[in-house]
Amino acid sequence: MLIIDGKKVSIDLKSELKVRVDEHRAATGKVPGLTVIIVGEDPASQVYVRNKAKSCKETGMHSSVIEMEASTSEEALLSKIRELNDDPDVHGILVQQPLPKQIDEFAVTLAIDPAKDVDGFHPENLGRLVMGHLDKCFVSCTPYGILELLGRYNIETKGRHCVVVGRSNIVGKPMANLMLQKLDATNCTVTICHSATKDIPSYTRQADILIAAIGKAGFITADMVKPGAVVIDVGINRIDDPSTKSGSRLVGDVDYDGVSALASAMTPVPGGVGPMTIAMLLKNTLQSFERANNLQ
Ligand SMILES: Nc1nc(=O)c2c([nH]1)NC[C@@H]1CN(c3ccc(C(=O)N[C@@H](CCC(=O)O)C(=O)O)cc3)C=[N+]21
Repeated sequence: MLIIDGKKVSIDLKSELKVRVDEHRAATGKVPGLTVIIVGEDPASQVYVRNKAKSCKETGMHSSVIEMEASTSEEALLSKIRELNDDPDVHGILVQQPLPKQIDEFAVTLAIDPAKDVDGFHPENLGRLVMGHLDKCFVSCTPYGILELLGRYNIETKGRHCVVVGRSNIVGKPMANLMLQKLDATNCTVTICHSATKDIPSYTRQADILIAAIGKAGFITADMVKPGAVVIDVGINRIDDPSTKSGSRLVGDVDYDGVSALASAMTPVPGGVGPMTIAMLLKNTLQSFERANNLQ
């Protein structure tokens, strides 16, 4: 079984991005800038935000983190976003989700200038993706990272059956629509399963490429997978494990031990899709900078 090494590919990709950032700095004196807003003190979110800032520095991009209190009003957050929309040194704006319940996540998504929406969550970006205008949009980072992995590992996709389990706006829906497009590393027949699907295993067993984005540890078991399938695990679930130092460990939505015995290729957790999500965020930020400065 081939382990699809997202950690390694993310390191390669970041060094490729760094070359371009260095060229832009030399030519223009400017570098791409990403601003992340985090509202409240969710410890898991703080880890991701720190990882994003670290990766920005590695590639020579500018990064800043704005921390706002858990009690922040929606209007205060929207006004901060408008300020960043107008700041020419900010090329990417990311508002870490989930947000406290007094804030409407969709209102926040709509407030971000689509040209700076490096998460690819704005309906203008998602709509362009659905319509196949990928050169003019930002593709949501997790699906984009999966596409990059399939491409770099030369996984055959054309005409094959891709089954996506999960229908979120940030992973399942953009992922399924991307796999439907007529591109390299896509061009699949696509099925989406979700919480109301009757008999999910009857679909997943037909998948040549199975993408698990459910949010439940070990949901996809060996009996749900066709021998030889390519299995992409989007899940990030922290489970208790008294045998580890921290008392917990990260697992995906796929039962790795069982499924790896029959899959032809698979992404691990950690070290699979997660690091690619961050690398693609940086790629989108560089893209935004290049568009803003007519460098494409
Ligand atoms: N506006 C917004 N955009 C996001 O892209 C976004 C978000 N909100 N909220 C939270 C989720 C989650 N997410 C992850 C990114 C990287 C890893 C990652 O690098 N994971 C490492 C392990 C990290 C660890 O050890 O905790 C891995 O899988 O190897 C995980 C999760 C981005 N998200």
